[in-house]
Amino acid sequence: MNISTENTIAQPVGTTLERYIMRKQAEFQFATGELSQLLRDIALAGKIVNREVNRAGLTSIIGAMGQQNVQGEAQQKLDVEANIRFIRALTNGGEACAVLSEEEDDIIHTGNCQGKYVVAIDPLDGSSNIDVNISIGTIFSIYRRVTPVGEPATAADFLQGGRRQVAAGYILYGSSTMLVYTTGHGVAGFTYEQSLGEFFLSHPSITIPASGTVFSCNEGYWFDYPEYVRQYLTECKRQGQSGRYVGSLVADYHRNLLTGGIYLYPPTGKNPQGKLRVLYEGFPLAYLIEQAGGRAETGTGPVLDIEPTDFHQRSPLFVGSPELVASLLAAAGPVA
Ligand SMILES: O=P(O)(O)OC[C@H]1O[C@](O)(COP(=O)(O)O)[C@@H](O)[C@@H]1O
Ligand SMILES: [Mg+2]
Ligand SMILES: [Mg+2]
Repeated sequence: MNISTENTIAQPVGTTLERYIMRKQAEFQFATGELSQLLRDIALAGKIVNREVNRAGLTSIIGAMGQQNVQGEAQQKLDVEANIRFIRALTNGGEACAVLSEEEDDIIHTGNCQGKYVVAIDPLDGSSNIDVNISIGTIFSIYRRVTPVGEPATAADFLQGGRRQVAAGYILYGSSTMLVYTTGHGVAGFTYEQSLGEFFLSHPSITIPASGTVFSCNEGYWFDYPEYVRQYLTECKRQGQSGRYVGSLVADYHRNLLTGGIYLYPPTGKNPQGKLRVLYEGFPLAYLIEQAGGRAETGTGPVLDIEPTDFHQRSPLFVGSPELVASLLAAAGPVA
C-alpha cells in the first residue's frame, strides 16, 4: 500500500466533495471511477444517518433494541438504523460486493458480484452516547477484493491485513458533521453544510502534531491496566497533561488528530484483548493516522501489522501523536 502523507494536488477549501473526488480520480490515469463512486455512496449514507442522529430524540430512534449484537453488546436503535442505512447505500451503489459490519455476525453479500471492493464498517461508534446527545461516529475501511469478480466475496477479502486497505475514514456526527478519509495520499476533511446537503472541503491536508498534551482513556479500568500504561498515565499527570475522554472513539480520535494527543484502549479484565475491533476500528484508524504522520500500536507492534483471522477480533489500541505513542512504548519496554 502506498503510504505517502503528501497530497497529490492541493484543492481549495470550499471545494465540494463531488468536485474533490472527480479531481482526485483525474490524477490517476487508470482510475475507472468505482472507488470514487463507493466514497460517494458512503457520504450519502452518512448524510442519511446524520439526519437520523439529529432527530433521534424526536423520532424515538433512541434507546435500546432489547437485543444484543454479535459482540454481546446491547444494540441501540441507532446502531441498527445506521447499519441498515449503510448496507442499503452500499448495496444500491453497486460498487461493494460485500459488507462486514460490527452489527452482523457474518459477511453481508450485497448481490453486486461485479463489485471490485468490500467494506468493513462500524456503522455507529460511541453507542453509549447515543441517547445523551454526545458526538458519535461511523468508521469504514475499504479493500479491493482478492476473490474473482463475478463470484461472491469470501472471508479472504476481509482478512487481507491492514496494509492492504485502499481507503479508510470516518464520519463524526458532532457539533458539526465531518467526513475524514484517506485513499493513501494524505488525509482530507469535509464539513457537512446541512442547509445545502453537501460536504465541503474544510481540511485539505490533515497532519497530526508530533506531540500533544491530551491523553484519552477510561480510567475506570485503572486497576486492570498493564503496569506500563499506569506508569505512562502517571507521568502524563505529573506533567499536568489534560485527560479528555468522550467515550466515543471517533470523537476522541478526531480531537487528538487535530490538536495532538493519544487515545488508549489497553487490555482490561473485561476485555483482555482490548475492546476495540481490528477490522472496522483499529485498521481504518491506524491507516488514517499513519497517513497523517501519526502512529497506531497494540503494545506489541503496529496495529496495521496484525494478521487478522476473525471478523470481530479485538486488539489493544494506542493511537495518536508519534512522540506520545513512542513514550508509551518506551514505558512498555522491549516488545513482549
Ligand atoms: O465505555 P468504554 O469501555 O470506555 O468504551 C468506550 C469505547 O467503546 C466504544 O463505544 C466502542 O465502539 P462501539 O460504540 O462502536 O461499540 C468506543 O467508541 C469508545 O471509545
Ligand atoms: Mg466503535
Ligand atoms: Mg459501533
